[in-house]
Amino acid sequence: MAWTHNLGFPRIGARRELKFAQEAYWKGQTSCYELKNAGVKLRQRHWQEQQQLDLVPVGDFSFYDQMLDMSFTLGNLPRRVLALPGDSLDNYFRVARGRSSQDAEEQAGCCDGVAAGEMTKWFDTNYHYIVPEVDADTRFSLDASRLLDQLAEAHALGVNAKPVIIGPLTYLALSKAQDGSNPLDLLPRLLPVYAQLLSTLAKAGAQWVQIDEPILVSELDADWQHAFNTSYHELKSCPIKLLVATYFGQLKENAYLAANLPVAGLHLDAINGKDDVLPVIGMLAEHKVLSLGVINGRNIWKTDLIGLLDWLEPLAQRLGERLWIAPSCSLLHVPVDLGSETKLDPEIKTWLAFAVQKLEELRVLGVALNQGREAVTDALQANQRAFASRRASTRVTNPAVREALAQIDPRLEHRHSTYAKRAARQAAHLNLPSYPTTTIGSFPQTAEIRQVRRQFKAGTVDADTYKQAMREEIARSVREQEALGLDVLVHGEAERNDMVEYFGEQLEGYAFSQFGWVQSYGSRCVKPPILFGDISRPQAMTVDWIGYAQSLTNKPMKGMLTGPVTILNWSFVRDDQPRSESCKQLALAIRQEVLDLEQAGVRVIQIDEAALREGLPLRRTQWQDYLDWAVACFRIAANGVSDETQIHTHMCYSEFNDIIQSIAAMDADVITIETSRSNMELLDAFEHFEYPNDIGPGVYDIHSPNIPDTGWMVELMRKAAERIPAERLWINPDCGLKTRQWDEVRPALSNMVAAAKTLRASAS
Ligand SMILES: CN1c2c(nc(N)[nH]c2=O)NC[C@@H]1CNc1ccc(C(=O)N[C@@H](CCC(=O)N[C@@H](CCC(=O)N[C@@H](CCC(=O)O)C(=O)O)C(=O)O)C(=O)O)cc1
Ligand SMILES: N[C@@H](CCS)C(=O)O
Ligand SMILES: [Zn+2]
Repeated sequence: MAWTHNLGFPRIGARRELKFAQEAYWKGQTSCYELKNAGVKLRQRHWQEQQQLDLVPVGDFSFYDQMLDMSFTLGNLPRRVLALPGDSLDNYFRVARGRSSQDAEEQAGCCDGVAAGEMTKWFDTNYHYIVPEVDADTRFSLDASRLLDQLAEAHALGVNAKPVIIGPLTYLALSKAQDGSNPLDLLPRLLPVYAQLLSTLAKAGAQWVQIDEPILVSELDADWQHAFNTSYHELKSCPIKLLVATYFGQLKENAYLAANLPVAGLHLDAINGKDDVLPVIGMLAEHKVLSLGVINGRNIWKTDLIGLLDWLEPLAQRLGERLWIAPSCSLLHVPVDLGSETKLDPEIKTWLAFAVQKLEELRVLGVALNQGREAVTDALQANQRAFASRRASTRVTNPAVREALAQIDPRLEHRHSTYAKRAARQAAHLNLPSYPTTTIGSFPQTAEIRQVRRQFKAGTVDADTYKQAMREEIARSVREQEALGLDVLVHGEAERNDMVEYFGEQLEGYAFSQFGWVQSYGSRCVKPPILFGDISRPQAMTVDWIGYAQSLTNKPMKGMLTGPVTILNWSFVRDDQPRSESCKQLALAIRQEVLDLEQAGVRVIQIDEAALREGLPLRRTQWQDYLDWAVACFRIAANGVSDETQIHTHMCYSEFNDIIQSIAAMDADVITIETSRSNMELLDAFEHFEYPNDIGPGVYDIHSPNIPDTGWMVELMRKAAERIPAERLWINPDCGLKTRQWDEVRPALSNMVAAAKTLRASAS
């Protein structure tokens, strides 16, 4: 009997119930009790959705983030919150977002200014976790209450619970030492707490624990490999069965290590690491379970169940009861339920599976393996019909796009002149002061903006009314920026629901969902559009809005686009052609938009590539291939313009050391990046590489509600000027301002403009 199980279920809720519960609590509209109760209800519902499985994950639910949960379970709280008052949930949210629910109280002086924990991307996904903070003095102590409570809830409901935790090596590898020490040195202090946790879970009735160690799919040096061995040898005396779960990639050279850990089972990503499967079976001791992640947890396509069974059945024969099947990774990265969608194109809908549907696929597979295909004939036939329909569909291929792709010529990637010549022409044209000021694109997405868009989508507001409302917002943004004295203005992106979905909605070859929400961080979600076919741009996507914004001011207005690599990386993409091919198609579409903006008189165009770095493969050996095509796609999109047109790009991260050559190869005239939190130290890469073009190092951390001080920003820019010639520096925030309020944005930008004036005055 092959068992079916799941690694994690999306916690946000099919209608984003968790988001609304979190935000109501943070606004002080509901109590801690109500928030906790919302959690109980969601968990109950999600366990019910998974009841057909042999083992159901428990502990995958989180009020903010699973890494932060683990930090609390291990008693690893930043010192700055230890003495603060309130419920432990308040401290939890203080670490997550710098504030608890008691905003009013805190603003009145209680806990003002608690720095939020740093957030960063979870492997190569668009999910952000809170980075555990450690130093040489860190001590751990067990708080198993969250897991025990949830386990008790699950048992009360008759759920076959499998607690899920992050493993000790992944926890330490993703931690950041505040004092430059090596987090791995903390292992001897950490392991006893893990041992205690495992024993506690065993006492509470758990038989299996899923212990996630996704760093096993990355290159590990000898210390970490050794640490894996010693750690799991130390934990093997715990009275519970451990399933070590790896996902997101291939084990490759770590396969032997993973297969030989002294644990009861190993989970492999059989989608991204299919080549590991046979070697691992060969290495795995006879008593160990092998869990194969055969349903793709990172995309929304139906699985080819017959093809999969053809591959799985011989393995099931060989492994017998030792074979388990599961999604490749937690389903956190896919939307909840396709059943909620009423507006998706009916043909395309038959090709898709969200979390609930993926678990149904798993059930069907389990029955087919355990009872024979004939026990699920209808389901298998329906699956085959859907597959055949997708393969045969004429909507997937567009001959004109194929032809355009075949015509791509390396010349498309090159500007007419060198950067130095372009810069001189642009300077003459744009007439900007030194230390020019600008913002990254978005201004606050207010409740009014979202409400009118909702009414427009629901049909209760007509297109003209909607357009007028958006124009009023754009006019307001322009007025605010003129009053602030910014130099290069933006239209504010009011009309965009999201920087990727907005473009997906306007491109042929894309479908989009109504409720396909995926958690990005905390309560924030995105609805990745679905790239199903060849991409083309039926008409201009931004020109009207930007043209209108430019008509309201004599200052330069930046055209604002999302770049091809970011659109690709933040979409659900096709699995029937290489990502690089889809990216080239996107690049051609964005190139047309760039040229249309230029034609309309827009002289500064920003092409955001916020997701370029996160698209890097998890293994360094594969980086160059990705960077080569990703940079080429950006260049195709950007480089058709004349010398006078200034191309900006933006990336809201700043660890560029290892990819600086590729960043330079993009050849954008100006790059704006995140640097404020690193005290400009992250500009070192640009300094050492002698990066030749203009840079706008962010001076204002947009994640914080705190208003940055003018003197502080002047200091940051002085530090920047020690590294980069002042004549190539711009002043801007770290990222867009859509999540902030106007009351925060106005004083912050006013201080930023004052900082620019101070710097100009001291330079002259
Ligand atoms: C830069 N970031 C982005 C990433 N990925 C993207 N695809 N886009 C990004 O911008 N990854 C890295 C970071 C992640 N950062 C963020 C920041 C903010 C959000 C966010 O605010 N998300 C919103 C949802 C945005 C959206 O799609 N809005 C829609 C729908 C709005 C809505 O919820 N409407 C309500 C009604 C509201 C009302 O009546 O008042 C409804 O439909 O019920 C829109 O504007 O139309 C969020 O709320 O989570 C995400 C990632
Ligand atoms: N132009 C976008 C970039 C975010 S990374 C914005 O300002 O929101
Ligand atoms: Zn950004």
